[in-house]
Amino acid sequence: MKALWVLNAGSSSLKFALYPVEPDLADAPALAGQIEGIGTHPRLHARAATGERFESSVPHPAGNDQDSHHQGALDFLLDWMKTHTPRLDLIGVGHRVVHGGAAHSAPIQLDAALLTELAAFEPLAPLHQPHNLRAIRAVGRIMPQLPQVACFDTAFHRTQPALAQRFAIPRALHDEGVRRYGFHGLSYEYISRQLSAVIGPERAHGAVIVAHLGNGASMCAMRDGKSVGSSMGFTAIDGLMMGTRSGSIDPGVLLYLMDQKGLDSSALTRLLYKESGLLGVSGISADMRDLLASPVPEAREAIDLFCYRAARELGSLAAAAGGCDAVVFTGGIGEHAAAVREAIVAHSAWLGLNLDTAANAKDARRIDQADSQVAIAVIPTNEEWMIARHTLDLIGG
Ligand SMILES: Nc1ncnc2c1ncn2[C@@H]1O[C@H](COP(=O)(O)OP(=O)(O)O)[C@@H](O)[C@H]1O
Ligand SMILES: CC(=O)OP(=O)(O)O
Ligand SMILES: [Mg+2]
Repeated sequence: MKALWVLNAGSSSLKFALYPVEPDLADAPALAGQIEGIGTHPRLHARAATGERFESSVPHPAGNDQDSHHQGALDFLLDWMKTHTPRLDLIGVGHRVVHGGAAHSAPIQLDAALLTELAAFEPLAPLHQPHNLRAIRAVGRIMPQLPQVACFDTAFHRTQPALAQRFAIPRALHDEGVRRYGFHGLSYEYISRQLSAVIGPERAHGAVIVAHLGNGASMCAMRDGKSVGSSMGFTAIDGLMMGTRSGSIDPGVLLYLMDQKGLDSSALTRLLYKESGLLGVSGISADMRDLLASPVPEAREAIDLFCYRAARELGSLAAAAGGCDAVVFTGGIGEHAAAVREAIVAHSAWLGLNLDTAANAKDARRIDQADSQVAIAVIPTNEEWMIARHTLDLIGG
């Protein structure tokens, strides 16, 4: 079987999918899964198109640092793939690479020079970029002849107007790259391609706000299916409250923590990326499912703040899009947490959103009332398929 392999390396997970390409790219993968819990209790789960399920613990690496944990998971996965897909004719590997900087507005085939260029963005996406590049190098070592393609989270946002990409800081900093990039672009691109079918072509060409609410969460304002604004900026901390990330925060808080509390950059990084968000406010968990099931008031407050912040951002992005013809929910929370969607829509009633609560409770595709001025939809995202599509388009069948 001719196939493409997709790797999406995150902060604590390594997702993978195998897409048959005979004759063209299949809609569904032949095999897909992930190693979760990297750094704590790594386990591999996978599911084949035949229905067969796989589960395996991943041995702990020799070293105890983040790098060793991620390298260990990757080595295990590459070995596992070799034994579970022996008769495979791999024609290429597509990777999610979170940061492509200002220059890359499209996917690109990898080579040594590009890897060096992309390594310069590691400090801008410390939870993602180093792991993305490690996966590329590891595949390159084992299968040096195999074409590899980088698909950037930032690329979809390069259509944004110049103002949407600028901070109000001295020009020289903008010129050296301190600007708004935006992320989750592969997810938004996938959603953009589904819009017509779900909300109709007229609205799909209008002003659409897409909320990607997962462990990392952001929103994108689209006009004619293209990004015109995003809640995430220079890094993937900005904007919405997330599982463990703060989202937007008064920069004065950071100055206060540095000057008065003596926090240095690594302490601030830990605070803002790993100890804030749903976890920090609830004191219980970063996982929305745990919080929805908890009777503790702090869990309730964390969910309320998540929804309030999302609604504030939605209003801001409606201004960027010049209106709001449709709102689309996606990502683990956006696709499955009806109570969260309901609260965000309730805060946004002033924009003309009117929820069909019965459809919402069922995670239906369309969840707006017939008389709602604004269409409201739930569309499952598929970053892996989008990566496979780009990879095949670049390397050819
Ligand atoms: N049935 C569900 N109800 C509520 N939240 C859910 C449900 N399923 C998943 N989630 C939430 O989705 C989030 C993970 O989203 P996901 O998009 O899978 O994350 P990642 O960014 O790691 O890809 C978690 O907060 C999880 O609790
Ligand atoms: C960019 C980002 O936040 O990605 P994720 O949701 O995978 O953490
Ligand atoms: Mg994600």
